[in-house]
Amino acid sequence: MDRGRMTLITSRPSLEFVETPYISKISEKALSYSSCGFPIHLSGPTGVGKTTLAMHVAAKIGRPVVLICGDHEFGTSDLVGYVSGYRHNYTKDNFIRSVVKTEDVMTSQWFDNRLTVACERGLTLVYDEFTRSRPEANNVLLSVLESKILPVSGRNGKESYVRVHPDFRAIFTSNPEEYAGVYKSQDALKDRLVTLELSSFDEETEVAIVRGRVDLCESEIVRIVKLIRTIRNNYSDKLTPTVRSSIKIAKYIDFLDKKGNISEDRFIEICNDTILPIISSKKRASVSRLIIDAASNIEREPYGNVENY
Ligand SMILES: Nc1ncnc2c1ncn2[C@@H]1O[C@H](COP(=O)(O)OP(=O)(O)OP(=O)(O)O)[C@@H](O)[C@H]1O
Repeated sequence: MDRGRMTLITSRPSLEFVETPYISKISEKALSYSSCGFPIHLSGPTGVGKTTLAMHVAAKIGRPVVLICGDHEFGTSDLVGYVSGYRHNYTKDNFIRSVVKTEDVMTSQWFDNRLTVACERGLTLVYDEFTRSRPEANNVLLSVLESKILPVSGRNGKESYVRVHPDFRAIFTSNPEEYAGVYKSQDALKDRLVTLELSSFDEETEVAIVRGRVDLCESEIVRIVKLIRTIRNNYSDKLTPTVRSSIKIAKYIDFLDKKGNISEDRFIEICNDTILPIISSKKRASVSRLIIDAASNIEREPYGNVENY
């Protein structure tokens, strides 16, 4: 984001958002905790829908949203604000010729950053992947969440405080601590949050998410999702490949042929390109076999001009 400019998001529930019983249950719980005034924390591995759910809950809260994405370079000023320059005011008054009056004033220009704006105006803060910021940068959240006071040093050239607006809400997301580029969050911050742990979607939800993105026939979508889920459950310790892989494969097949009538070889090639790079080298042979099996089990309509692809 440009220093000195800020975009607030007027969030509306997305039409693409899929609500299956699994999603409704967790989204209602999150909304309920948030409505009660608790800061909520959606935690879980990559691709389990944390950010999407955070934005959905924020939209349901109905206030404008301030989005912050965690960054290891952040300091307190990236959340709270900073002195963005100085204004120099020089006045020379020579109205009476024999008297010259001058005034030279230098004032600092303060820029409120996103946390300050959200706290002061009672907006909803979505702090995505907050553990990608160093814990020191996030320390300021402790008093915001506990005492409802945000210390702002340097505003108007002095130490001051912002009283947190009663409508202020906060939604955090994070990946597990063992992920690359993620800091261990301070216990004091975690202790202030209501953490909801997200895991892989159930099959119904995953199929519904893919269905919402492509125009493929249902059996093709189910086949792709089942393949991805089998690999995830048996050949990965990080819950990958995620639903993103199902979406990518389905979208590309949709792009090539709306009916999914691509050749077995083509299907294998697309799956290999999408899945194998995220599988450890020890397990690639087994995953390749699964992909070949999935391709050969396809119940297809008679091929059209498959050779064209
Ligand atoms: N309820 C939903 N409805 C529709 N699409 C969804 C839903 N939940 C997740 N998705 C889709 O699934 C994919 C992964 O979701 P999302 O980016 O929210 O996951 P994440 O847990 O935040 O991942 P990461 O940790 O990698 O940022 C995205 O393509 C997203 O659009």
